[in-house]
Amino acid sequence: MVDPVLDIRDIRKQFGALKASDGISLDLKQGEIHALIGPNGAGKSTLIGQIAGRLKPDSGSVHFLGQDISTQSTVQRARLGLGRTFQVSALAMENTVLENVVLGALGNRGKAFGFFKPVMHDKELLLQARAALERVELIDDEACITAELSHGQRRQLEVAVALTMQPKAFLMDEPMAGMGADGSKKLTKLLRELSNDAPILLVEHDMDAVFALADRISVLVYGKIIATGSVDEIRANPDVRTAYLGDEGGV
Ligand SMILES: Nc1ncnc2c1ncn2[C@@H]1O[C@H](COP(=O)(O)OP(=O)(O)OP(=O)(O)O)[C@@H](O)[C@H]1O
Repeated sequence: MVDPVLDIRDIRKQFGALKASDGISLDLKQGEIHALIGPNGAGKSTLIGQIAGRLKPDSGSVHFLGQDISTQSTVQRARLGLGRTFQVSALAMENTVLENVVLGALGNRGKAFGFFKPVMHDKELLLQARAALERVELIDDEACITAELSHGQRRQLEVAVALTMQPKAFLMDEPMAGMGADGSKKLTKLLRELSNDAPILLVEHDMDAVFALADRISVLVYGKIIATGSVDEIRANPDVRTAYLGDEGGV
């Protein structure tokens, strides 16, 4: 087992004069949820984009399971087991829940759609898809059209799709966004369970979720990590309180 699973070293990315990533180093260890927090515009999405391969850093490297993946494409990274989730738009809204998971699993295998063997009759794919739906508690809704799911259920479905890729690490960009209190609670529980399968790098604005879930928190401000530590350490850190959490004693 390689630890850290993900190792980001001195990532730099500038947009014109703006240093969106100003020498960021962080890692993700087996079994943990590492939350990345910071004010709007701090550079969180830019960093996730560079880890996932959607954006090319100006310099620095990304190592995944001991391998330098800095020059690999998003698809190559996903195939190695870097699971990016909560791209709700990636779901096919007119398809059923089960079809979405089967298509996800199929995409991961890198197979073309079979003309003569309809994929929805592929026993192995169906087994894999149903196991994933079971995990996210959507198995009773497998025949539902995705467009009819609630926002929270779509998030669960995204997780199921990600699970079929057998990820070795998850990148999650604001999973709690748009969720009500009940949905957040359910998703929090699910993410905790998922972290046993693969560690999670979690970008999240919902501080209740972050404090409930994170084993470690890194705080990003103006493209730089100003602190990394446990929930208690981050809550007590005076720089973090001033720069981000607001020093009002209520954190
Ligand atoms: N393609 C781009 N071109 C120019 N500037 C960009 C580009 N992408 C991001 N930026 C700028 O880089 C900075 C970091 O943006 P980013 O979206 O990474 O922040 P963030 O921490 O994810 O913010 P939020 O919490 O609001 O999602 C911002 O000032 C943003 O305006």
